[in-house]
Amino acid sequence: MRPKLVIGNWKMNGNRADNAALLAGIAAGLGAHAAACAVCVPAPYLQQCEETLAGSRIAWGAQDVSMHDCGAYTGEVCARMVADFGGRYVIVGHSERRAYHGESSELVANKVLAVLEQRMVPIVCVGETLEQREAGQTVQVVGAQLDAVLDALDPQVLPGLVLAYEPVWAIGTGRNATPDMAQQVHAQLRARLAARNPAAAAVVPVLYGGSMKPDNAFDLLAQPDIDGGLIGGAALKAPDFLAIIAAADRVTGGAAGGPAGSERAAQAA
Ligand SMILES: O=C[C@H](O)COP(=O)(O)O
Repeated sequence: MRPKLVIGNWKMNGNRADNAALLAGIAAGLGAHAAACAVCVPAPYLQQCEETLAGSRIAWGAQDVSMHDCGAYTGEVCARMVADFGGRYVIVGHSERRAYHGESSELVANKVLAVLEQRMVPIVCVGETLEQREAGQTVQVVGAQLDAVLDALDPQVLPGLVLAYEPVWAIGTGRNATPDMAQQVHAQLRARLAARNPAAAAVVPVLYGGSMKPDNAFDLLAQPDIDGGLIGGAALKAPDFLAIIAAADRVTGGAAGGPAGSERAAQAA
């Protein structure tokens, strides 16, 4: 069983005072928990994360980056800036970016390249809408979203990815995919990855996101291809986030979590 990874996506929430309380609550409750964890925060709070979390077991990162390196792109944040504040992870291709900002799979692929260039870990999000699921198009939709990224990458770098399956209809709705439904999609994503690089498929964490909460986390995380969670609403309350981490620990029996594949490789080198 792969180590579990639990990542909070704060989305556009927070302020300095609330963040401080939330991070302190997570740090205080983390104790001996073994699953790896991280928070992906709004860019203005990356510095607060670096100041608060450096040296802790909680990693941090961003929710999006520009596909461009730094330069004349007003309003954008480049991967180099996230790295400058010690960010380890960047969420890329979240469905809210795809839906509200018109991000294509090709743009997502270029953002993944930008994140890897800075030696950070992209969390590549894929997921189908309710309409697509009901039309029986789930495999085709998430497969095409993933392939657009895989097509842009040298297979050698694939161990450095994290994937996240986030059915759009489950995000923020309180209606999670059942463990069986999620497991099926996760297995398909892993098989697609294996077709490009079997070694990567063995180590890349495939996270589930979409109304993961303390009361459903264990059953989801117990699935063989669900390696963790990308948590929205429940990541904004320390007790809920910690309860999901604890559920991950119960699944693994407390086996230590760790960094994504590329980082393991770098550390071993
Ligand atoms: O990135 C996180 C997902 O969008 C899940 O959000 P949620 O846990 O609030 O449903």
